[in-house]
Amino acid sequence: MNPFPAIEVRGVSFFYDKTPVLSDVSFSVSAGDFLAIIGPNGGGKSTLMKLIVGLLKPSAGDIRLFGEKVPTKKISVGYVPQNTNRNLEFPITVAETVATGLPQYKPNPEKVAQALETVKMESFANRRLGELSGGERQRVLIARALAADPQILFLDEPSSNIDARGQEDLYGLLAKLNEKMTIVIVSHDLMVLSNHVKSVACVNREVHFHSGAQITPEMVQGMYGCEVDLIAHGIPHRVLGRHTH
Ligand SMILES: Nc1ncnc2c1ncn2[C@@H]1O[C@H](COP(=O)(O)OP(=O)(O)OP(=O)(O)O)[C@@H](O)[C@H]1O
Repeated sequence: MNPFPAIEVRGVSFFYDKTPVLSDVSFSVSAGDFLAIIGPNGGGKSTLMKLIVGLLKPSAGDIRLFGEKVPTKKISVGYVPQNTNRNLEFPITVAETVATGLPQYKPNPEKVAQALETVKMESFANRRLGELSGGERQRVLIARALAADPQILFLDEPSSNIDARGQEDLYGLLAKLNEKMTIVIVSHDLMVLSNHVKSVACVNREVHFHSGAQITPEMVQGMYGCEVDLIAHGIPHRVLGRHTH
């Protein structure tokens, strides 16, 4: 077993041009964790995720995945980006979409079929991606990320455009995947998240990491500057805080 944390972020700062987005961020995530990155619009959540997967380079500091400095080819990472509604006119099938996630694009129809089966989309293999609903497309994009056998799966706002039932299905799928891999998810969906995740990182220029966390009113207040009514759905319902204004 790898003795290193799945993710280690040390003293990371990031600027877009001269605009500071993240300042001196440090935290680590254990293997097998299910981390939610939450925070207000523009707080730096997507930027943090792009830094961790190696799509952006920190202005300062150091990021490691299982002890390997990012970007690294030694650790297999799955990334499901935000905004998956682009290029829907492009005539690509579901199976072809998933195949683009295979390592070095080496053809592997069994792996594609297996990934589609995992997300329960095998019967859609020959359909065009553009014909699918938002929730179905989201599953295909998760299958695409799974085709690389990732050790860590990153998802940026996977439940936007998905109805309540679809969200429950999605989180059920992620819980199952979490038995085998570390999961990191960016979401605004505090209520759904609080039933599923194991730790929470609140991002608003700085990052506050809470291990084994429930999403508490204090965390939300510290992050958004106002208290909100948080109700964690599921059984039993948990009322986590009250609005004061
Ligand atoms: N490519 C870019 N060039 C310049 N500034 C950017 C770029 N991408 C994001 N930003 C800025 O960086 C800040 C953080 O953006 P980021 O997308 O990380 O926030 P976020 O927390 O994911 O927001 P949201 O919840 O709205 O998706 C924002 O102020 C945004 O305008």
